[in-house]
Amino acid sequence: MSLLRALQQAGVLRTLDDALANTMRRLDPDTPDDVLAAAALASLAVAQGHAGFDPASPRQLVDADIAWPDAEAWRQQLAASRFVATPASPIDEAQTAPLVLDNGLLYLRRYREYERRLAMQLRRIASAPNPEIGIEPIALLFATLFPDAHSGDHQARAAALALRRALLLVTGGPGTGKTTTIARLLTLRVAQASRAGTTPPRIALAAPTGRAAERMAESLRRAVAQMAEQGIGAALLEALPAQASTLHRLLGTVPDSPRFRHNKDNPLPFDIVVVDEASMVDLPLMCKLTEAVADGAQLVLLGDPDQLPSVEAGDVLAAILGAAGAGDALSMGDAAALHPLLGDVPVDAGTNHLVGHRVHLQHGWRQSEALHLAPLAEAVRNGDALEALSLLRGGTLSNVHFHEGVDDPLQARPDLLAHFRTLATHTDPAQALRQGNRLRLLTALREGPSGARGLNARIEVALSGRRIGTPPAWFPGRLLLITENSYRHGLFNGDVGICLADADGTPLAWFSGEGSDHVRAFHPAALPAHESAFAMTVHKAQGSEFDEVWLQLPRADSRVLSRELLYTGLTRARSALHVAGTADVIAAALARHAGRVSGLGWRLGATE
Ligand SMILES: Nc1ncnc2c1ncn2[C@@H]1O[C@H](COP(=O)(O)OP(=O)(O)OP(=O)(O)O)[C@@H](O)[C@H]1O
Repeated sequence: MSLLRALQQAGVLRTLDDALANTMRRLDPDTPDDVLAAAALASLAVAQGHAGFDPASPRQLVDADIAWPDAEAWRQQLAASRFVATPASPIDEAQTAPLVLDNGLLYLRRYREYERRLAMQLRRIASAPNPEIGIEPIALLFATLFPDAHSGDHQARAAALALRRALLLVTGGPGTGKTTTIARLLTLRVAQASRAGTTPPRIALAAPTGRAAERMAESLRRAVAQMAEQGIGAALLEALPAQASTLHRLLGTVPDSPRFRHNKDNPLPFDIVVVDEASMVDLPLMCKLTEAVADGAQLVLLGDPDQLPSVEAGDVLAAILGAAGAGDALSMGDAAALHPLLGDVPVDAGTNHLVGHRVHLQHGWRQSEALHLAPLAEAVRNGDALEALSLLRGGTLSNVHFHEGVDDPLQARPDLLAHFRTLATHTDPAQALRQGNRLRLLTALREGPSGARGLNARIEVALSGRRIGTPPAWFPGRLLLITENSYRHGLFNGDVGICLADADGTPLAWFSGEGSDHVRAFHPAALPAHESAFAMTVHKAQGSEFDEVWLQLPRADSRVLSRELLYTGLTRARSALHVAGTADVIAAALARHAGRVSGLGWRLGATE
């Protein structure tokens, strides 16, 4: 049987993947079957979050029992096809062909171009000449903000590096002080301008989702308040932004178009662009963002490299970090120039374009708080199932609870429903939204008995009194999750709202706006695609945090489970975490990585 036929019979291809293969066959009936199958797989790869398809590891995409061609022979067949471009170098534009074979990966042309353009933009931003900085005038302020700078404080290193590097990557787990560092780093940049008598830098803060942007702004406000207590001058602090926006809003969406108002020809009017939760940014968006960063402007990416990669094609942050190295050393030039601020620091003489652009923060500052998550997060990140299970079973981590073998949270914890029920009693939508975000049921899967969809359906029935199977509609206290981007509404995939009547009894759906107490009301019938948000998948919860999280794992192992998924799920909890599942499923998840196929790291590392 032909490979394409086998894939069709196994039911793994989507209509779109099939359509691409069929179009190619119609255009040239002599196209070898293996080329058609590879085209369908390149299309499927994007849907599964990969930038391209690797003929050497088709099992990454397809579980079915299929006799796969030899990878090298397959690649040769692809290279010989008129539908496949084979650019001579990683930064050459591909000739017009629907597919591109580059570095052994087969790409849909558009995604290879996104990768190429992104690599070029990152290099452009990173290679901006080092500004002639006056370190002396800000040395005192630096020492006040970072008293431990000379003892290897990585936060200090990141802030100092921001005085030299136009592209800066600040990474670390939750609570390692990424936002605190940014607040201080921006204060230094403002002080620098002020001491030099120039206008303060124009600063933009952004994140991939509305919720992540709100959290970023909240953390920044907190950090600014701390600096005020430390006696940092109000004039400096007032120059820092108090709000953050979504990346879509920052770039300026154009109705019914994937393009943005700000792009290469109309760059963002900012000198510093800081992007939080960078692990969630997918390849097309990161490409468009970097293209819109003006020449000479600074781009600071913050993120936790151990989190799940973006749902859409990507793993962009991981690839960039791969090219940037471990992040505990500076380049020789930076180490020398910043010596007055930092003292002796490790030096990396690496020649890769991005080495010396990253600082990895390691020290967790939230550990003294109620939830003792760090040892568990560490075990999960390392894929150490024995240690993770022993910590979970030991019950010694404060506010971490293990419900071994439990697969129905609603039965195991009736107070979950009681909490959701109280949401309907609120009259103030801002308060109701805050209360709604206190507790969340997170699931690994969307479908199945322990999936978000089934749990939501049962909660809807319990709360609204409707029969199961009837489509959910408006009822007070219903938490809503937007599932598509609607530029017209200013509502984006992942935004969470709540149904409540206004003072006149009109049924409305409320979402937060810019600013902590600002809410926006929508007519429920006019909302973009949405579903209930009492339970949501870990993927959808990326960028959000909740006081209490119930992380529900499925009864049986699934390809979707990975250590990144568990890590992302459990690090959404602020004060209490419940993990429910079996030891077998946890062990299987921790044995799996959620890595994605990408050529970006290679492209960034390649010399012309
Ligand atoms: N150097 C420091 N000294 C004392 N406390 C600190 C320091 N850095 C951060 N913190 C505190 O640790 C907490 C977490 O900091 P912050 O919000 O900056 O971390 P984050 O990495 O941005 O977290 P998240 O991943 O949740 O966004 C805050 O309460 C902050 O005040």
